[in-house]
Amino acid sequence: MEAKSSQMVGKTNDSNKVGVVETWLRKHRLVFTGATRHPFTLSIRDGTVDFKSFKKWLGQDYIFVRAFVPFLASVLVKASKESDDTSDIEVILSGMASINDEIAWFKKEASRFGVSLTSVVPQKANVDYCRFLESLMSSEVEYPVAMTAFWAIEAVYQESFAHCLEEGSKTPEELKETCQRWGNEGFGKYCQSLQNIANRCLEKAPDNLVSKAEVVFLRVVEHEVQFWNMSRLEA
Ligand SMILES: Cc1ncc(CO)c(N)n1
Repeated sequence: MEAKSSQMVGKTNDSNKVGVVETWLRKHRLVFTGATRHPFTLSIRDGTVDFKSFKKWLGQDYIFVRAFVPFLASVLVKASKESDDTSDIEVILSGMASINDEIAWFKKEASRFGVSLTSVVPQKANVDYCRFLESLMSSEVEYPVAMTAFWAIEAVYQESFAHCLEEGSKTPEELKETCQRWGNEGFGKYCQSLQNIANRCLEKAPDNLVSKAEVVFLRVVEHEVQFWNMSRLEA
């Protein structure tokens, strides 16, 4: 049993249909967990979160989400040119629709928590992350690579916030809506669709592109950790 499972790790696209993304998640499990079980979201889950930290995250994330819109648009353009499956466009479009909702939600939530979105100054980690997004918008970045980033960005939030809603979590009532936004079942299915698209594209991609996408995945995870770190008040 032991030998068999370790054998499987080395295989990518075998008959068990283990996707490329799953092999990365196994290989980089600890790194990924660093982003999805970060002290900030764990503090939401255990109810010890400082609301000042939450407000700081809220203001910064609004800026990030606005920068995420043109990135999504760039993925949509790549899909329309490079994808062999028309349903990709529909999944990306549903992501754009949810971002539209998200922007309205940020405004509502910010006013509820007394955060002025117009006066938020983007912190270094945010600027760096937005710059990284911008680099991925270039037409020279291939669709499978951009799709990998898109999936990873959404997956970190989905896993982080779903954990705050699991049985036994002590998430404060005021923050449950935030956790629901990314931790709900529908968002989970959407992330799974993104992962399926990424897997399909990567299966057909040459090795050098797969390696490039793996590096992009790791960079997303690093940026996400830095982003959560911003919620620290001394930062
Ligand atoms: C930093 C960051 N990563 C991912 C998401 C998910 O959309 C978000 N809103 N913000």
